[in-house]
Amino acid sequence: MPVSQSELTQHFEHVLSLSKVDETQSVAVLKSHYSNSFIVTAAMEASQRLGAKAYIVELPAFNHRTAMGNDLTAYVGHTALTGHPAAQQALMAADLVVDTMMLLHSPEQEAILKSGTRILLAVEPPEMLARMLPNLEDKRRVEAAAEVFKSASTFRVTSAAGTDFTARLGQYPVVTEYGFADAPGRWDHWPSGFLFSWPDEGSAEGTIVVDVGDILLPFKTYVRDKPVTLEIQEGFIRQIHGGFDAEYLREYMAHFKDPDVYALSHIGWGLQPRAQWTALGLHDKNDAIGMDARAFEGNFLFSTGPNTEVGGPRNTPCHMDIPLRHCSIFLDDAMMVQEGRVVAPEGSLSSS
Ligand SMILES: O=c1ccc(O)c[nH]1
Ligand SMILES: [Fe+2]
Repeated sequence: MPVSQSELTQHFEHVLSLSKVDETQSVAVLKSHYSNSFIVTAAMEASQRLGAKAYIVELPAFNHRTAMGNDLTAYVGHTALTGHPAAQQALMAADLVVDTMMLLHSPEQEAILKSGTRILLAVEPPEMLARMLPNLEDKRRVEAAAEVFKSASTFRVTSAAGTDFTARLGQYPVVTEYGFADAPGRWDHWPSGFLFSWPDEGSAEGTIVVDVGDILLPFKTYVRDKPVTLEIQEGFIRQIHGGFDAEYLREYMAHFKDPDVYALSHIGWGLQPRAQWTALGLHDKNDAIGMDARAFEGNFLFSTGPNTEVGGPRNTPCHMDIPLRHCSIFLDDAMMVQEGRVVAPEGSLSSS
């Protein structure tokens, strides 16, 4: 459903206020020609309503000849900011950057965050921003789960479809996403509501079965043909087999001619009750990057490729996000999700 400029601006005022924007702050809205103009206007208006000094940094779009499709998460790491220190300085000068063009998984984003600048990514259509408007309850629940995640040393996932995956934890931090950037150096994404970490290098092992109904991003397809089975050893996908969807995934990843594309990237689970598994099927591919799929409560979200977000060595541009339903997730021996239903910790359960 369409969302009016006035409603969107009010939502931005709510989220920027949660992001600690006030008269002491400066806000840079990062945009390009493909940014949603309603979002750019709402971010600028809301910042000024909150008394902040607002400005726009516009960058020419960045294209790479290997990149296919328009999804902003499909080709990551190299952005319009790569090799552009002047623009990076202009963004680091702000207290908060509202990113409407996607810097995620780029070394430049990490450099901006290290300077203490906060970044809030907002690229989804206004309908999704409105439906998954964040609140302090989201933050409390995600942080309750992160407390347990941070102290765990093993991550295990099983499913009736045949998934049996383990990874050691501890080398990389736990990343929380609850929809607003409220602390110095914090990156967040509106909409979101999930958490993840990365497997210790070389520790991811086992089988992941992407079953019928599970989602392949950025393809924005639900697996419908036969399940896709991934065999994982020492941190990398070694085999991809199944039916058409498996062949498509093999072909797509091979296109990048980069062995790092087969590395496991972030692993975690969804905690957003206002995100829906079905939502992706109601949008055209170019409408959105599909945050409902990444955030729906009780999913097991794993991904492939880069680990630059946590200072890791892999900056490969091919990034798959693959959320699964009906999985059970264990931290050490404690079950967090039981066949797609969040069961622990108590503080992370939603009332819906
Ligand atoms: O919010 C996001 C979006 C994409 C991604 O890969 C991680 N988190
Ligand atoms: Fe991802």
